[in-house]
Amino acid sequence: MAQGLIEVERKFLPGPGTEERLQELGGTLEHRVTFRDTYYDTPELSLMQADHWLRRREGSGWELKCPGAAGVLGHHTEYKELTAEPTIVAQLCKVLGADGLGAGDVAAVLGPLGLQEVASFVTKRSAWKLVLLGTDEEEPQLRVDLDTADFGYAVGEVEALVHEEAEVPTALEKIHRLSSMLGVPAQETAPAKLIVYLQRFRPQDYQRLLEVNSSKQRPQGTEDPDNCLG
Ligand SMILES: Cc1ncc(C[n+]2csc(CCOP(=O)(O)OP(=O)(O)OP(=O)(O)O)c2C)c(N)n1
Ligand SMILES: [Mg+2]
Repeated sequence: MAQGLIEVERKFLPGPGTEERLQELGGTLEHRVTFRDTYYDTPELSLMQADHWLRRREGSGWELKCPGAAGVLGHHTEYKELTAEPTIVAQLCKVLGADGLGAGDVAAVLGPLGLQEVASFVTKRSAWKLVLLGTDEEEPQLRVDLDTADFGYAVGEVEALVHEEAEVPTALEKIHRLSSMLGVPAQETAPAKLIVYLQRFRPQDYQRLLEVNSSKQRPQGTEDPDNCLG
């Protein structure tokens, strides 16, 4: 994703007919891809507790998701994704309250910042793009990713990338419209792969995140504690 774009997305649980439905709606399969994500954090999960998500993605490099204006809001999330290593290092130092580490490689600051691997899994993804009928723009506005993680969890996401906050409401409207056309129940949310990974394989870390999350205001529609971390 290009630096500085805002990623607005909504996750859902895909069914056996989801790909067929995407084709009926005029969606095109861009590619199928397999990649490994490895997430890093401090032993106390300081980044995740601050809603920052650092990973190395096979084939793409380092990525840091930081909350956008809304962060997690109701059934959707809004994140900025940083991919330039000096920008990632600067943001990590800011969030973790560290000074004087320069602006070099992410790998070089992992040790000094106390960051270590907390999760690693492989995802098989089919990536679709779709132009919603009834909209003027020529550009494909929406992407749908259908993911299956190697630990047996499948999740989909409808996503739009926008340049500024002012574009978010329109993007959201499109996301909700397409979700509904895909048959996603209005109230449905689905947890992120990483959250399900932590729940299954690092239950104490998962519990720690839940506690932090429930002490913050819980967004509308996420009353189920299993869902509140997305
Ligand atoms: C409802 C909700 N959603 C997400 C979060 C935050 N969150 C949890 S794990 C997490 C990091 C992983 O993000 P995700 O979109 O699941 O990754 P993926 O789809 O593999 O990568 P992409 O190719 O889309 O960049 C976030 C931001 C939250 N707290 N609540
Ligand atoms: Mg995503």
